[in-house]
Amino acid sequence: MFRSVPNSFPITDDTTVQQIARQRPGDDFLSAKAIHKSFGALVVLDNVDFAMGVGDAVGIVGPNGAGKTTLLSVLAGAFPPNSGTIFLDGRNVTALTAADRCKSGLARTHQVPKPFGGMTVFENVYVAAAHGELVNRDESYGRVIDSLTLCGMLYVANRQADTLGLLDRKRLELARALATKPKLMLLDEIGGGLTDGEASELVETIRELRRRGIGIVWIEHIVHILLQVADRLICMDAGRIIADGDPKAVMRDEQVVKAYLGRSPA
Ligand SMILES: Nc1ncnc2c1ncn2[C@@H]1O[C@H](COP(=O)(O)OP(=O)(O)OP(=O)(O)O)[C@@H](O)[C@H]1O
Repeated sequence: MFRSVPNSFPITDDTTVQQIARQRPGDDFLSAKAIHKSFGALVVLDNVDFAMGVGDAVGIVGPNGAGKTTLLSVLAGAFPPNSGTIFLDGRNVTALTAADRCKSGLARTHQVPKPFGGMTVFENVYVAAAHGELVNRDESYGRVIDSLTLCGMLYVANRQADTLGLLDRKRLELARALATKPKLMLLDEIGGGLTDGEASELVETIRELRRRGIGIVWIEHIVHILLQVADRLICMDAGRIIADGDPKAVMRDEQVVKAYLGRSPA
């Protein structure tokens, strides 16, 4: 059983964003403790702690190279951390593969969509449905239809994936992740490369995911789009979380303005 986690926290002048994050109550659906990740001599994640409740919507921002995608990859199980522990739904999953974590309700989309190009949209989503939580064929089929409908892709279900434009490729990423019946989706720059109008369409889909109770962790450079969904914002810089809390407060945070926006606060 999970306790719900409040969506926002009051900010007072003398309370820092970091302090608010430490006060966050509730049981965690996903938590990572003391995560360290290096590529050779390059330290990319430096003692990162992260936790969220089921149904939360967490945005992640930060300058290029801050370690955002690496954090998502470590959470998803794409590769292991050098040290640290990851818990999913109360279970230590640090040594589990991405496929096993997916079966426990954790799905991930990639910055650059990677569909099976020679397969149709339907087939791509079916493969995902069949590889998520164990299901029979009829249920997988139903999930594919539901995912394609929600992501506005039913009309291109029989198109070969490598003929799709960027927006449809992004939608297909979402549909494939959704078909695994996730409790939590990790989205990596799903709005990247899209026009504002196209990104807004995706926002509507992501909002529907939230209405279904699916938790969201979303890395995005298009901040105003992200803020339409996120009720908590994290800013990373140089492998560390430098601010975590109410989105508006995080965007005003002195360290964030300096690191992410490249100037001192007004
Ligand atoms: N597989 C890898 N091997 C070596 N270095 C890597 C690898 N993956 C990432 N890096 C390096 O780790 C650092 C952090 O990369 P990461 O992609 O996590 O940053 P990011 O915050 O997501 O950046 P962006 O916003 O540009 O996507 C960068 O310096 C990157 O070059």
